[in-house]
Amino acid sequence: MATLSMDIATTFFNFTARCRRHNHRAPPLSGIRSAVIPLFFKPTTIRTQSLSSNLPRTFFTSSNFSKAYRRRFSVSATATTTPQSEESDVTTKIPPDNRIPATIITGFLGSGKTTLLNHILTADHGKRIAVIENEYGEVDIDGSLVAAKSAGAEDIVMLNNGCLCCTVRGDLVRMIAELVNKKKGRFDHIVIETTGLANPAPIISTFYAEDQVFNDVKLDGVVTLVDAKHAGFHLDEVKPKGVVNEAVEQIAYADRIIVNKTDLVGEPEIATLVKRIKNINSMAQMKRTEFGKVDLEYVLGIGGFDLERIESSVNDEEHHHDHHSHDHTHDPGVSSVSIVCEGSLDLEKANIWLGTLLLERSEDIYRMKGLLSVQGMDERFVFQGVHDIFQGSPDRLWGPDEPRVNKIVFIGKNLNAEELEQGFKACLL
Ligand SMILES: Nc1nc2c(ncn2[C@@H]2O[C@H](COP(=O)(O)OP(=O)(O)OP(=O)(O)O)[C@@H](O)[C@H]2O)c(=O)[nH]1
Repeated sequence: MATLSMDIATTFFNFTARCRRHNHRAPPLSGIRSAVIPLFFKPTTIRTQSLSSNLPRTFFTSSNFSKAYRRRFSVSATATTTPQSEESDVTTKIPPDNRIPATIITGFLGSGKTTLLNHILTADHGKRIAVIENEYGEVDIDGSLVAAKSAGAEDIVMLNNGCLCCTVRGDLVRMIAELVNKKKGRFDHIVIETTGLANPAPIISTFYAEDQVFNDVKLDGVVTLVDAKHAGFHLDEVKPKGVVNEAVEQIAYADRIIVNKTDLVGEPEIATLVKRIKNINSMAQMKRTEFGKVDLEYVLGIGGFDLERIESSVNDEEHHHDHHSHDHTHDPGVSSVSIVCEGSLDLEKANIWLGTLLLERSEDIYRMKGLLSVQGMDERFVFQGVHDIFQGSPDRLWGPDEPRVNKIVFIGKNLNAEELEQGFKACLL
């Protein structure tokens, strides 16, 4: 533990020392960015053959995608070599991210995924949608989707020889690549319906780990259907050690939650379920529905992994936070912890704290989002992460009279709210 912190600190100090040697006045914003981010990573993250060294796969801006993409393997090196001039123009206008958005629809068996998908496909939204449907063990396209196909889906492809999160992940990559290669320009959005038993994590990581996907497609959001009648039972299910509870996981990774089948239960049951869901994931927006009838904007165009939209999700969380206490402080299960705190962070301390946290706990930290005030940095620093995948970037300038309030939300397993808050507060100046 001590050695680890030292390593991180040493890397940081080396970087700043180099800045000085190269006659940089204050470290440029971009330098700060380079210094902050690589240190947050666990050096054993998702890697591909294109990585020649031990670098984690990192991302530095969301909207400046092409640029970020070009240099995403070089920035760790940047932190230990001369800062590059390319890095100095982060405040210039950045090109939009034109990759095709993809939405993952998940939810337990029978929760209403296909019903929602049909609703999406038959609604009048003008979007051309390609569908990837993963029906475990089924041979043909879900009967109910055939009508939807004639009604508007650009393409429906089936993955039916296994579960998307396990055996057919390679198939998903190939299928997305094929869609993009053969039909690019003929659809605007990809919707992926997972099996009811899928764990979203490996599917999410596919969007970052596989170049064939990452180059052309961006993850727009995870939509989770929850069966108002049966969810409680599945959430309660105690699994053998080491086996995840899919119902919990599906809620934990969601950007949008749809509590469906509300016609089958009374208000008290729904209220209890909603409370439980918020305790697991306080960041996601939630709606109650019958037969998956939601506005399409609620499920498409979410930007759940976009750094530009971090603010709205942390603010949503804060709103929830006002209404429930940290009674789950020592909850051994999956829960959300949020930290809202005014002040500016000492960059070095923040590096060590977050870097160490991710090195030690990235398996348990399912998702996190944050908006930080860093000492010496005129912009707000926004970040989001899924386990050891991390994206961060300065965004807009702090307003002259704007209170510098830091906001972080963690969703994960065995989170200790007090410990996290103390760790964070110790990084404040
Ligand atoms: N009463 C009621 N039934 C619903 C509602 N939404 C869906 N259903 C029905 O519930 C059943 C399961 O819905 P699906 O959409 O197939 O659920 P799914 O999540 O795709 O199911 P799997 O593919 O088996 O995981 C179907 O018979 C639907 O018509 C609802 O809000 N209320």
